[in-house]
Amino acid sequence: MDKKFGIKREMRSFLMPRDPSVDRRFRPCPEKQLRLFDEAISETSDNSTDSSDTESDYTKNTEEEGSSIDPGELETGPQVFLRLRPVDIPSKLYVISDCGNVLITSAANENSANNVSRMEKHYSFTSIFDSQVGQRDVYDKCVGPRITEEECVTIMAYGTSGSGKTYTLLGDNVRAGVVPRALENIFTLYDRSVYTTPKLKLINARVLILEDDVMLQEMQMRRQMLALCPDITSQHKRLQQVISGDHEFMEKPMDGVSVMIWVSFVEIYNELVYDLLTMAPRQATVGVPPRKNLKIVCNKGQVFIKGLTSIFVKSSEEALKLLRLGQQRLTYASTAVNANSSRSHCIFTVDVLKYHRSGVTTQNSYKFCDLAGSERVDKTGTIGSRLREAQSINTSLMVLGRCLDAASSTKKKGTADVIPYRDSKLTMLLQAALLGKERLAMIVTVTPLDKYYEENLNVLNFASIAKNILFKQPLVKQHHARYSAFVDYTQSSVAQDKEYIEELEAQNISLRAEVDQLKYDHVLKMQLQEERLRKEITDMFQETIETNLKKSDERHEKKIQMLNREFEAKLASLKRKYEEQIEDLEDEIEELKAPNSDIEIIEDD
Ligand SMILES: Nc1ncnc2c1ncn2[C@@H]1O[C@H](COP(=O)(O)OP(=O)(O)OP(=O)(O)O)[C@@H](O)[C@H]1O
Repeated sequence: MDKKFGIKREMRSFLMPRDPSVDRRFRPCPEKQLRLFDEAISETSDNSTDSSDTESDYTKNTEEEGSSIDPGELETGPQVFLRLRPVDIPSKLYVISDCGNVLITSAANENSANNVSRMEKHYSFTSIFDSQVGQRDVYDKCVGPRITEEECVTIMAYGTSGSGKTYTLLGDNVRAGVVPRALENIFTLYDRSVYTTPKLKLINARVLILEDDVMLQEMQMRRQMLALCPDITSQHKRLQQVISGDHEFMEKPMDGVSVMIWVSFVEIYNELVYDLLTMAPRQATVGVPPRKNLKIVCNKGQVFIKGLTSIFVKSSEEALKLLRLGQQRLTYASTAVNANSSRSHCIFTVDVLKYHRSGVTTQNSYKFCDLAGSERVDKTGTIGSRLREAQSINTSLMVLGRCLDAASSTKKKGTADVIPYRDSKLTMLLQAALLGKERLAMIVTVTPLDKYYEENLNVLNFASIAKNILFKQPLVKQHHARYSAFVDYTQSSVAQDKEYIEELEAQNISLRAEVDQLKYDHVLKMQLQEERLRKEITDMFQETIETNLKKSDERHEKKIQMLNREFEAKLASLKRKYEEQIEDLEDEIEELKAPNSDIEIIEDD
C-alpha cells in the first residue's frame, strides 16, 4: 500500500500538498506561478525567511480577494465549516486565530514520517466551531438560513473516521443533529401549507402530476413503509422539545401554495448505489435490505437515480422514522478508530415540491451527505473487506477532491476546467452542488489529537480546496416548471374548492379501498368462523351418538342377562315339575305291574 501511495504522491495529490523538502526552484511550475492552496492556506517552513506565508499575509490575501469581487456579480462558493470534536486532552498543535475563522496548525516534530507535517499552516473557514460549540449553533450557522431562504443545498460532512460526521448530521437521542433540526424547520416553515396527498412527485428529475391510481399506490406504499419503521414516537417528542427549546422556527405565510414533501435515502458502498428505503421482501428482516444496485442516469444535465424509492411524508416524525429505518440498513462496522464506523457514503434527501396558485410548480432539494471517514489503511492495519471498503472510500474522496480542485482552478485560471464528476458515483450524485447549481455547505470534522495530525492535515487541505471555489454562474435557487393542468385549476376562485374536492376524492378512493379490504377480511373471518362452528357441532353430535349407543348397548346387555336369568328359573321349575310327573308315572307303572297285590288270598284246609 505504501508503495502505491508513494507512486501517487509523485503526481499532484489532492489530499497531500507537495513535498516541501524539494527545493522550490527545482519543482515543476506552471507559466504563471500558482500554488495549489494559494489564498486559502499560507505555509511557513520552520526555517524559511519567506514572510509572505504569514497569517497577516493570509488576511491581506483574503482582503484582496474580497475586494476583487464585484458585489453585483453573482459569484458564490461553498461554505466550509470546521468542527473540532471534544477530546480529553486536545493537541496543542491546533490553534484558532483571534479572528475566529482561521485554524493554525503548528509544525509537528522533526521526526514526523511526513515532511508536510514540518510546516505551520493557516486554514481559513467560513466559521470554526470549537469543541464547546453545540448542535444548535452548528445548525443555525450551516443549515438554518438555507431552509429559511428556501435554497437548494447539499450539506456534506467530511472528516477522518470517528471525528463526528454522523454525530453532526444526525446527533443522538438528546442532542439532535442537523437533519432532525432541518426536518422540524421545514415542517414548521410550511406547516399549514403541507398537502396531505401526493399530487406531485419528482420522477426522473421532473416534477410530475400523479394520476389518482398512481397516487393511491403511493399512499399504500407509504403506509407499508411507515409500518416497517421503528417506533420513535417518544424519541421524536423528546427531540422536538429539545429543538423547540433551541430555535424559534417560524411558519412562512403562504397564500395559495400547496407543499408536498418527499424523502429518499441512498447508500454508496464499494462504488455501488443502494436504495435504503425499498420494501424489504417478505423473508427479509428490517436490518437486511434487498441489495439491488441502482443506476445513476444523467439526462440533459439532470442527474437522477433510476428506480429510487421516494416516500411522501406529512410530518417531521414520519421523515425521521424513514431516516431511522435507512440508518438501520446502512453498512456500519467496527474499525480501529470508531466502534460504529460508517463504511459507506450516504445521502438523505428531502424534496420540497410546491404548486402555486399561479400554476407554477417549484422544487427545493435538501441533501444531507454523510461521507465515510477517510482512513489511513497502512496505519490502521486494515485488512480484507474493511481494506476494500477503505480503498473504495479513499478513491471516491480523491475524486471529490479532484472535482473541487477543478472547480476552484476555474477561478484561479479564469478558464473552465472540466470537472471530473463522472469518475465516481458520489461526485455524479453531487454534481449539481459541484457545478454551483445548488449551494454547497461542507462541515469538516476533526479530532484534535496529536496522533491524527497527518490525517487531519489531509482533511484540512481538502477543505481548503473547497473554500477556494467561486462559481461564476448564478445559483439556481429553484427549479421552475409550469403545468397547464394547474393553471386553470389554480387561477379561478373555485380553485381552492376544487383542490379540496380533489383531496376529498383522493381520501374517498383510499377509504373505499380500505372498506373493500375490511369487507374482504370480514367475509374471510365469517367463513372461518362458520367452518369452526360446523366442526364443533359435528363433533358434539358424534359424541352424543356415541354416548347414546354405549348406553343402549348397556341397557340391552342388562335386559339379556335378566331374560337369561328368568329363562333359567323357568327351565328349572319345569324340570322339577316334569321330574315329579315322571316319578308319579313310574309309581303307577310299578303298581300296574303287580295287579293282585291288593287282593289277599286265603286258602281252606
Ligand atoms: N461534537 C461532539 N460532541 C460530542 N460527541 C461527539 C462529537 N463528535 C463526535 N462525538 C462522538 O464521537 C463518536 C464518533 O462519532 P461519529 O460516529 O459521528 O464519527 P464519524 O465521523 O461519523 O465516524 P465514521 O466515519 O467512522 O463513521 C460518537 O460516539 C459521537 O457521539
